[in-house]
Amino acid sequence: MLEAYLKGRCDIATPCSRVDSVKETDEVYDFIVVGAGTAGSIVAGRLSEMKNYKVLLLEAGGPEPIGSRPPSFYRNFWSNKDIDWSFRTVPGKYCLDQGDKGCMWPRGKVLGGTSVLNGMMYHRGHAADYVTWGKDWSWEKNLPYFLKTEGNREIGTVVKDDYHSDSGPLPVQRFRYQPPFLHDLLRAIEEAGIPIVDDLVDPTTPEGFTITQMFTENGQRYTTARAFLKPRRERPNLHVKLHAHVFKVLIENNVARGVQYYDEKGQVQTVFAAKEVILSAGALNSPHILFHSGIGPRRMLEKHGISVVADLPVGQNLRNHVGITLYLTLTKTGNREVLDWSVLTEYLLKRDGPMSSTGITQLSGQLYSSLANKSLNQPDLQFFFNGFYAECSQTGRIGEPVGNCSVKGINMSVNAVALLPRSVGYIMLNSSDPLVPPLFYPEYFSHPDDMVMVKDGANHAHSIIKSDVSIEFIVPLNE
Ligand SMILES: Cc1cc2nc3c(=O)[nH]c(=O)nc-3n(C[C@H](O)[C@H](O)[C@H](O)COP(=O)(O)OP(=O)(O)OC[C@H]3O[C@@H](n4cnc5c(N)ncnc54)[C@H](O)[C@@H]3O)c2cc1C
Repeated sequence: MLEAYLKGRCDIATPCSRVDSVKETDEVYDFIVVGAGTAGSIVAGRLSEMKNYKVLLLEAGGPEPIGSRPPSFYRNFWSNKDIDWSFRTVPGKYCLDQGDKGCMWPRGKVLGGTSVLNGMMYHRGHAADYVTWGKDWSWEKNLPYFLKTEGNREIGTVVKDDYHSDSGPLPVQRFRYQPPFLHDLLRAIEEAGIPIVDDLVDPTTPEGFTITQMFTENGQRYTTARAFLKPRRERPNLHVKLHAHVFKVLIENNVARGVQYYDEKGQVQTVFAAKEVILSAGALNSPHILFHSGIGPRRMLEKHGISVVADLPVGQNLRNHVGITLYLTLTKTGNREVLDWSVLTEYLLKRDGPMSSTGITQLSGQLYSSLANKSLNQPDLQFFFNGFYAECSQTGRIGEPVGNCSVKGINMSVNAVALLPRSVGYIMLNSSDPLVPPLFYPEYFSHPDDMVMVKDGANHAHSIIKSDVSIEFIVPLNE
């Protein structure tokens, strides 16, 4: 029903500026970009600026759903197989709150990719994160490109212009609406002795908590597809093909010559690249395509009957931000708005109110664990909060978690996450059928340092929820 209301708003539904899918692809393009996600939308959009290049962008998913525009619905599409690849890891000792199904790893299968269902926070890596990437990928070399993408609306008010730009196509700013409880949380953080800062992107203030700037404009999510493809959708040299599941890069004499994909009818199509094939199918799917192209560990490929083109350790350096979640119940807060007609009306008329934000998730922080090297200015812990979402929950109450609903008050949670995990997992082929997802082995906590970092993170989170300010609102931890 909500979607029907949203469809009637031109700036949300954008009926005249949708990115159309071509019916059939041509035989040859200069560049073929695989995956129209966060990265692929930018790469294809930028390449098409050169009029003499013919660019094809292939995406396994369909168009961006209108319902993904209100920021408060950001979790609503997780596990929806039309939009999310709905990956799960191989079950292990961790993610026990998710039963024996393994850990949930949402990944966008849609134009815009994971920028359609992520938390929208505008983050960059810290300068020190790039040191191990080699000199061509240093933070200084990346900075001009960060600036080229960013359209910051709050330079001079929230952030300084030293590391920000206002001229890029991707709008960046804080949400218009913050639940009043978010300011109570900020007071609790301050009382715990943790700095409150304006800008965690500024490498000179790496530590602290802030109300994060977001990819948002006019109360809506702004995906990279919207920023980089929509304005270029009428260029004759850019073709976008949706529902195109790429399964193989064609390689001849060690050169990528083209790709093969299944179209919407399940037919195999072949398309060639005169210059380059660019794989931007995400950290989990790009290795899978390489496996089926004959690039990966020899033994695994041969086991599945795939001819080996290059014996390489693809999929062998799988790292993920592992963390812990503390669940809490708020008993006293006056913030008990529900997703009701007045909240919807406020959004439809003004693009403001609880639907225009992600509740307390817009608050985030970075701190050092006992293992961090402070002289590098490289915090290794990040903190997120969950709650106060005006979303379609069971009861409509803001802040209701996906799981059981509390009868005592409003549920919220705090996550402490290790940003520089040492545990290394791997991705393995599960079948010779490219439509069968691979197996993900995250190997969480196989390195003992990760447990130290996560425990330090839990202690920081505890210091916030034990503050006098918090105790006013929060009853003790759920079992
Ligand atoms: C729940 C969640 C919350 C997050 N929150 C934030 C945040 O607040 N801020 C932030 O900066 N980052 C956040 N991230 C991380 C960020 O979203 C990702 O790092 C980023 O989107 C990855 O971009 P990508 O282009 O590599 O992959 P994706 O954006 O996932 O794009 C890959 C694209 O390739 C397509 N594709 C895959 N396989 C094929 C195939 N075989 N054929 C054709 N197409 C294919 C996919 O459908 C998808 O569209 C979050 C991530 C998650 C999962």
